Amino acid sequence: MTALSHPPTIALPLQPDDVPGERCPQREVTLFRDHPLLLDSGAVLTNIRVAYHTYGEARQDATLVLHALTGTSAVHEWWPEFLGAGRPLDPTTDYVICANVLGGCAGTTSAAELGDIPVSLRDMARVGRALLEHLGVRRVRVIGSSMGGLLTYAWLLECPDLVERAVIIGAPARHSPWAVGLNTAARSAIRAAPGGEGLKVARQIAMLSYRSHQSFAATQAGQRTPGVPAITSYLEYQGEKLHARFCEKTYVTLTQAMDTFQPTDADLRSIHAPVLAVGISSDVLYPAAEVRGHAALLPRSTYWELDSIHGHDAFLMDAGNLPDVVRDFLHR
Ligand SMILES: CC(=O)SCCNC(=O)CCNC(=O)[C@H](O)C(C)(C)COP(=O)(O)OP(=O)(O)OC[C@H]1O[C@@H](n2cnc3c(N)ncnc32)[C@H](O)[C@@H]1OP(=O)(O)O
Ligand SMILES: N[C@@H](CCO)C(=O)O
Repeated sequence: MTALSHPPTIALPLQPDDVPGERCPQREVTLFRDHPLLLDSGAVLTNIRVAYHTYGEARQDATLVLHALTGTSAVHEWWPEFLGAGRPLDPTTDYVICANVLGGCAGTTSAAELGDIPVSLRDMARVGRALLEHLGVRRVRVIGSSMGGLLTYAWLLECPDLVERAVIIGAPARHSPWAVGLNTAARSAIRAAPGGEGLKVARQIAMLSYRSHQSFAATQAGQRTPGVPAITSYLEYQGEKLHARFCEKTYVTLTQAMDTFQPTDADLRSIHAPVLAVGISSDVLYPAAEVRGHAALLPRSTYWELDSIHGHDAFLMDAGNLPDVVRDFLHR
């Protein structure tokens, strides 16, 4: 019989908890100081830093927002149609929380700090649970879009005792070969050209999956610079923009976390919280039929479809009636 050896605990360096003084401050707290976190990979971590935003007065019940791949906890910057008085995330009546994910590059312990330790979506949910405990929150309504939607499924499976109801926007329960393939090509670009150029190409590949044929026909026909197709300069610009605000190690870590999250149909049938799943009519990354099909496996799901020509990113740029539909479901 072989003896099980315990992996060494990796103590990340402690940093002071930080509460800056701006209007929507990003806060930081160090969790798992005394009790380490066992990751799905078998690695054991202490001193995990979590950077997060809150909106509204602290309460024991809250709404937890889970951000997309390159999003951040600053919901007020990327989802203004959803945050505000009378909107689905209403700080005048609700306590709204959003945390930057483990392995990201926006303040929470980053992929660069983790070295080669992989992170799973369930690990991210476990870190989120610890943050809720720190904030004194006992029940949450969860809303996530894109990667945040996959992460919402992870929360429903990992923390069923905490989740009262959930909204999943533009996300399946698990990645298809198509979605894994797109991420594989993006990671190959990063590995082939480390140091930034690969990340720019990864973003170009991803942008083609975030929009649609019709969207680009409407917005990127012709040329902006003589002799250069508009779509070419557009993709190059989007690559530069991501390079300026993101980190290639995080891109690899988070896309791997998404690709390896593969709950079974039986897992999905075990989810008992009410769920609103939202498909996007022109989404080529996560086709609406796939979003609908996975949601149909949940015992208590409702499906709604956002009609937009703008593809996957429509939840960020062409939300239509979605805020009303989400508000009615979250606060039913
Ligand atoms: C507001 C923030 O800070 S968001 C930061 C955090 N991000 C998130 O949380 C979510 C992820 N965000 C995203 O994926 C994106 O920001 C989206 C989907 C919300 C919107 O993307 P955007 O790049 O702002 O919009 P869009 O695709 O229309 O591109 C517009 C930009 O491309 C430029 N552009 C448009 N067409 C072309 C072209 N043919 N050639 C060159 N540049 C072009 C525009 O001038 C504009 O430039 P700007 O960003 O400097 O103003
Ligand atoms: N465009 C969004 C959604 C991607 O899933 C992002 O960059 O995070």
